[in-house]
Amino acid sequence: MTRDYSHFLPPAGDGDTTPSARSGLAALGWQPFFAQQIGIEDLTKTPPVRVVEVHRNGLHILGDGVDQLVPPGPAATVGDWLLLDKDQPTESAVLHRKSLFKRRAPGTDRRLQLIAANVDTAFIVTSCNQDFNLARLERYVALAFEAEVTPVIILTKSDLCDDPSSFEQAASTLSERVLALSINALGPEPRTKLREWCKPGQTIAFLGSSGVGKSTLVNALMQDQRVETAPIRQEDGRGRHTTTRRQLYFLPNGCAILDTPGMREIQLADVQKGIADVFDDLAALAENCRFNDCMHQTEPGCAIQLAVKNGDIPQDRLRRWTKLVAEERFNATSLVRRKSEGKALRKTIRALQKRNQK
Ligand SMILES: Nc1nc2c(ncn2[C@@H]2O[C@H](COP(=O)(O)OP(=O)(O)OP(=O)(O)O)[C@@H](O)[C@H]2O)c(=O)[nH]1
Ligand SMILES: [Zn+2]
Repeated sequence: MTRDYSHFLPPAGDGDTTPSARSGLAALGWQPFFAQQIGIEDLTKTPPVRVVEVHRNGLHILGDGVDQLVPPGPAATVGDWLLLDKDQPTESAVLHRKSLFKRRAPGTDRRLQLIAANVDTAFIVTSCNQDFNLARLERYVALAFEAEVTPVIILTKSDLCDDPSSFEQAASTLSERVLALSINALGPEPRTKLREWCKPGQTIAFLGSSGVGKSTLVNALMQDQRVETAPIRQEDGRGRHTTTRRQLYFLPNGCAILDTPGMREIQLADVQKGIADVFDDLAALAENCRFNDCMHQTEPGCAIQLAVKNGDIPQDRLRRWTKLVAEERFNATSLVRRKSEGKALRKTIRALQKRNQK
């Protein structure tokens, strides 16, 4: 069966336009979604600018003829669009976001931290080797769905593997809505295989464990310019690796890459919707369970257990779902409750897993 992947791709745009032919804003990732939020007069009075870097002492913004630092004030993160208030920059309004990665701060108050805004595509990177782990991929995909970002699974090191298609196949069982493709990140493949998502005006991000090839992919996309040649640098002139934590930089063709280590630390807090999206087949089945509060364990009339029994749903998949849901609930609870629930949760997960294994 040939799958139709066209709906995975971003809308066809002016992909062949060279950066120089695009207006300053378009080259920064300005899209109709943002344009429709403002009036013509706003464009001159409060010009749109994009946050390309978050510093301790403010936000580095770029716009049409704008390149400056806004002191801390706007509740914004890298990737955000602001309407720049020239007189009082700290009062600049933040435009509604197309997407947002966020996480709960570690520590006692567990505040919500904004990680990255307005990413169009999240490349979830793993390799055709022992790094491949469906449960981990599911987490990343749930995070992307929650953030309203399109996930694409990239399986690197296809050149070191006898049968990359088996990895592709395994990854595509994860969700009907996610495309998985294997790639040799060292060769020319990144530029051809990822082209659809890396068009000018698009913003992409890479997620995945250490060593899976994220930097290699970025460098392949950068062509001759290394990552270090990113146009935005701090005054001390050192490269991004030593000085910055969250940064948006641009491929030669004008596609923006959002690079933030914070993404790797995102936990599964507040991602009910994302999990439901990854497991939408199970959620749909659950509608047919006899009891509204069915836990899909031993209840009579459980549609999910029936599907597992009939071989329609792999037992493993049900187990991963149960675990993710439990973990998400756990992360979403307050710290005070967390402490007492920690033990109980581990017990519950163990009990559920045991039962599911039967
Ligand atoms: N043969 C082969 N090697 C690869 C491929 N992708 C990455 N590598 C190698 O794997 C190693 C790790 O790649 P990186 O790009 O540094 O991995 P990363 O995900 O950026 O790792 P962190 O920076 O630690 O997060 C490097 O030695 C790469 O050359 C691939 O597709 N094929
Ligand atoms: Zn059930």
